[in-house]
Amino acid sequence: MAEIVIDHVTKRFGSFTAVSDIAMRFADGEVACLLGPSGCGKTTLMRMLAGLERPTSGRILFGGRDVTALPPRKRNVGMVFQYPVMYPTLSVAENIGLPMVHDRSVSAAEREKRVAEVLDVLDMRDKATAFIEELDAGSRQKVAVGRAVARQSEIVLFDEPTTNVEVNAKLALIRAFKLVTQRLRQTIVYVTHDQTEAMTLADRIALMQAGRILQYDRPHKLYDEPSSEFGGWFLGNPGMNFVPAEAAGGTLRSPLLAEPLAKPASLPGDGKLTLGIRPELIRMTGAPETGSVPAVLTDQAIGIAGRYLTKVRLGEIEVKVNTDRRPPAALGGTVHLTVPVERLAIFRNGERFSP
Ligand SMILES: Nc1ncnc2c1ncn2[C@@H]1O[C@H](COP(=O)(O)OP(=O)(O)OP(=O)(O)O)[C@@H](O)[C@H]1O
Repeated sequence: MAEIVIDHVTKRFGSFTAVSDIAMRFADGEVACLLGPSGCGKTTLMRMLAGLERPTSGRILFGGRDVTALPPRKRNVGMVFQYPVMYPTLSVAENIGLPMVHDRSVSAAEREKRVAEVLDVLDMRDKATAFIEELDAGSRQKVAVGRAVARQSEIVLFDEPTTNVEVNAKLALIRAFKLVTQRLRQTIVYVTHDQTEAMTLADRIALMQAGRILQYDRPHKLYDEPSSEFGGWFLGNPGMNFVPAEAAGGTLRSPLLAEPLAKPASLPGDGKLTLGIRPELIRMTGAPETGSVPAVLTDQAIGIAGRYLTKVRLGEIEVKVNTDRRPPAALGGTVHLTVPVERLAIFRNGERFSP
């Protein structure tokens, strides 16, 4: 069992707080992705898990064992970073088996078995005897992934391992990674700033901003029900639309709504709110429909893979719309927008209200 517990961990560099009082658990056998924009503290948190950086305060526990003061080699974790160290004079199989060579608990036969298994899952059997320098960047990273998982440490840490890999090799690497982790059920923490990668790989995503974890959830939950405006904006391509709204006298009014909505009974107080809606949930028609509001088409639609991405104006407000057919009007023409009210997110001061 190797649950990871981060117990109120803070890391300061001088007066700057890079990681701010993070308290959370990564479940045993799950792939957790740390996702967030540059500078949010992902790498710093990861380096503390690896033992390369000591928390200013707080504790880190692996499977109930307090590892806060232990150096990396005593933590029994596998690691893959952006530029893994490979031994060019050793073969692929030797590189994968290397961390087990000095481990007395692993016999030579067992080591061979594990290396063969990993080569199999990575679909690299035919490369077993090749030297590292004969491989492209993507295959080298596959070897690094294989090396980190083959020793079967309970925890494996990955810090942006696909950064230097070109796009096709990256997909192959992600596929291989997913197969390996499903097979071996290790606890994985994976840092990325690439949301597609996180959505593809993670059992759960920890969304970070400014040294904090804003939300830790299943990928689809994070996408469908972001707990903050930041989450709605950061996830999605493009992100969520935000439209002002006003709560007064038991109703909610917004330029996005043809009729005022009944304010949810549990939403306290009146005043300014923000409504969030994903671009792909908005219906755009040429003629008015029940509940639709008129808007002006302000952008040429960009067609990508059968979807059309465009922008419209609702008075002063710009709204992104992502539909499966071309906009029903020319640039500058009028379209009509209908939103599924049950899918609207309500935010107050950046935080989502959940009934
Ligand atoms: N050794 C250090 N000394 C001072 N500041 C640091 C140090 N390491 C990191 N920081 C700062 O802490 C903040 C978080 O950095 P970190 O590398 O953890 O972010 P990140 O989310 O991994 O970003 P990126 O994706 O760009 O690597 C940044 O503002 C960075 O400048």
